[in-house]
Amino acid sequence: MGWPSKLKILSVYPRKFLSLSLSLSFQLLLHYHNLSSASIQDMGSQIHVMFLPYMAPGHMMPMVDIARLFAAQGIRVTIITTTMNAIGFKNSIERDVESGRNISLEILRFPSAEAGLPEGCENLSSAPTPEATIKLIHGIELLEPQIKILFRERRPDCIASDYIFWWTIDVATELGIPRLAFSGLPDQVEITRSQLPDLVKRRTEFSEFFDKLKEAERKSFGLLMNSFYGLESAYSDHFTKVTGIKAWHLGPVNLFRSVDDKALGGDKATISEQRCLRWLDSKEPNSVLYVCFGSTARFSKAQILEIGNALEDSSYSFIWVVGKVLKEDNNEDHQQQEEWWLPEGYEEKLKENGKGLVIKGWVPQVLILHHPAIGGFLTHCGWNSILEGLCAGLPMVTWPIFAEQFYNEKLVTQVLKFGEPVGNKTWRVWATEDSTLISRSEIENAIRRVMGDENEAKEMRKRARRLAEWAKMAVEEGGSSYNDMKSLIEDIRMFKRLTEKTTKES
Ligand SMILES: O=c1ccn([C@@H]2O[C@H](COP(=O)(O)OP(=O)(O)O[C@H]3O[C@H](CO)[C@@H](O)[C@H](O)[C@H]3O)[C@@H](O)[C@H]2O)c(=O)[nH]1
Repeated sequence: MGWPSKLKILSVYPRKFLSLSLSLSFQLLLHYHNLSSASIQDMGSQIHVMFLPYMAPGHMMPMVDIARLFAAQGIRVTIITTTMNAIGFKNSIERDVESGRNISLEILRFPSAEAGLPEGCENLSSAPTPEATIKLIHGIELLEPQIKILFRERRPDCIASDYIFWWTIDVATELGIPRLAFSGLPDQVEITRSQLPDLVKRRTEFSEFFDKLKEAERKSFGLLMNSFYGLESAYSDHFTKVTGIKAWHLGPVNLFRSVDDKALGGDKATISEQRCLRWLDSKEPNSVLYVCFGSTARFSKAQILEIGNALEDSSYSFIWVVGKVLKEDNNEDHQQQEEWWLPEGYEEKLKENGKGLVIKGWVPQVLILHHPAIGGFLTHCGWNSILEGLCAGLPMVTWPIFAEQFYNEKLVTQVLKFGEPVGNKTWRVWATEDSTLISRSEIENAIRRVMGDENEAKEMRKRARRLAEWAKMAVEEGGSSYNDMKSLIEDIRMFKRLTEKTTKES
């Protein structure tokens, strides 16, 4: 039977959370040993958790936040990464160490030459071409044996890895320790077939890989989410009911960053930081739209032209973090190249009229979002961007491009109702295809619906501010995320204690 053109979806989808897989029946052991909470407290300091983030900003940054959060709870933490990736957050880690936290980096050499990449290209956001992206993914795969050896040598009490590293479940099982991994949750939203990620829509060459991810998750004992319970309680309850898996909501983890950490957002941001903030200082409160499509999205020149014109025609000032476009004239190797591209004279015009700032490259997004001049966020609906915008209390113009971003959009526009979608083309998928071109008037209309003075816009702004307050309450002492963190750590400590006891007794 074919798919209906529109369907109600209530399914599990990939989102950022960690799943904790335990090879022993924890609940049974707990019952058997009947430990008091006082004895759990004693277990603390000797716990060692090794984190393995994936080499893409949307994956790496929240995972480093979570690792630092663990360290703040007195856990010994090691983060495994590579030379260039470490540069993005090593200053934050140094600050943590200075303040007495037990956190360190394990820095591996990235196999650039082996993967056929230029030196220094170690993160998906720095791959200069689609071909380089594939090589980079291969390079990351080449690290697997080295990382496995590291785990075996260090023998941590728990492995926390990005869900993409499905094979960490094997090492964790071998070592008899819990494994944490990233994954996601459901609600009832309207979505079209074309908006479903390829992995869900049809069996692709990735299917086998996807099955491995699911299998690793199926063995999971619990989930750790970069979210807070009040934000998506229906999703969370449904997931637990359907899968029987426990979930801990620890986020939004960006709220744990200090001002210095926000400014960093990767060291690439420092160059644009002063420029953006100085420019924003000259603007009225809530008057500027921040436009960013995450770390990996690419548009066609035609689409960039439409966005550029829409921003120029709208009544609002803007900061636009413009992504690269695919070059039309490929080189001799027929490899697709990428380049920065803007309509001729565009930047000069903006410099003259002061209406907008275009950044080619990386900005300190979290810091910008919290600037009082920012009044709205045009986003591709990457989960980190949604959470960061929400924490800054900003209404959103939503423009999902791929992966689970369409689900995230529905959460914002249909469930929480603090955003408006760009265009009404429910069939749009990859924005690089000309057939999915969104016109300047559609973009401008959506911006007006969010930034304007209509009652709907005011309501959206109110809802966004309320959500920001809830997020803050969740991570404060006694809040739901705060309590979940405590309970998770108790569970890991308990697991260690029980495993040791069981080993001694047998
Ligand atoms: O100039 C920039 C651009 C981005 N960011 C940060 O980069 C991260 C981007 O993450 P996200 O918004 O999640 O977008 P992607 O990088 O596109 O994330 C990928 O990973 C996400 C988490 O799994 C998924 O939700 C997305 O669909 C997937 O594209 C955010 O923390 C931003 O603050 C900056 O700091 N400066």
